[in-house]
Amino acid sequence: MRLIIRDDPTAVGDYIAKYIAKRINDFKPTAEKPFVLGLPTGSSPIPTYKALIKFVQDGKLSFKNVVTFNMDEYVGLPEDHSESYHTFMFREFFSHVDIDPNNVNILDGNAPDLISECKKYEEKIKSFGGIELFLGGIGEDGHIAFNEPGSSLASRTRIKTLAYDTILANARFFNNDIEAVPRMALTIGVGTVLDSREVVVVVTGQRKSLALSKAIEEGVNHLWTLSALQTHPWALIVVDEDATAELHVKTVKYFKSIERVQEEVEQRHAKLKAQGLPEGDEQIGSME
Ligand SMILES: N[C@@H]1[C@@H](O)[C@H](O)[C@@H](COP(=O)(O)O)O[C@@H]1O
Repeated sequence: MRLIIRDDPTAVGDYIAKYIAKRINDFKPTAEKPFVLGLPTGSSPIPTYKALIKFVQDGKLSFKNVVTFNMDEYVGLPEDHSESYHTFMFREFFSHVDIDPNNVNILDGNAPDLISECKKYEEKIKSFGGIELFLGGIGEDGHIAFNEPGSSLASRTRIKTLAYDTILANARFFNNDIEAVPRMALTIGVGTVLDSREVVVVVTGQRKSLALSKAIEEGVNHLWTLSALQTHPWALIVVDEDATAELHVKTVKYFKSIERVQEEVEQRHAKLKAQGLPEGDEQIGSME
């Protein structure tokens, strides 16, 4: 696992957007072989979405051959409600890029048969050959998607009852009216995230700092579901300085030093490429 630390949420968003844009462009997606991208909601990914939109507007990136799968959706909230994740995704991202709406997949929290909706979602992901890169966010209790504490680390897409902490945290989007926050959601599972070839997680703000330390400094634990990422072969967490508040100084120093060495390796790699010498592994330094 790699941890990248940037000064603030804007710098975190710029880093992740650049990273994702490079992955999509290097993949050279086509209609027959689209890039399959997993996406989150929440305030944390907004700077990333803004930076990705800018890339598209500047002609540096296209979502024409990108298929997306969102992480989760509330149960019972009308799709056109201002706080549904459908509305969020089109408002904050999809309406501003050149994605084909037919390539957008978001769980239907109003499906007549929620269990079959979840099953179909997993099958659809499989039909595209799995997810290439899953971008995720976390809750203050360390949940990834809506995989609340105690979720099975092998879980798949399913109905989940929300933790009281999450209901409280999300009340800010419902005029601080706790009663208005849905009690249930459909969410991809921890196992679904782990099946993706690459996982990138955004963690910003001091209120996420305990979850971050639990997820990366302690063992794999179902009470902090993000910690399952420790078992993933290609995981990257991008955080701001505020989110590091609960980390040990030596942890922060360690990951900063890794990033410096990584840059040196990449520069050497670029130099060899420019000289036409063998570069070795294409993914050099990207996988941990
Ligand atoms: N289900 C979503 C999560 O996928 C998201 O990561 C989290 C964080 O939201 P924010 O980024 O606003 O803190 O919110 C909800 O709980």
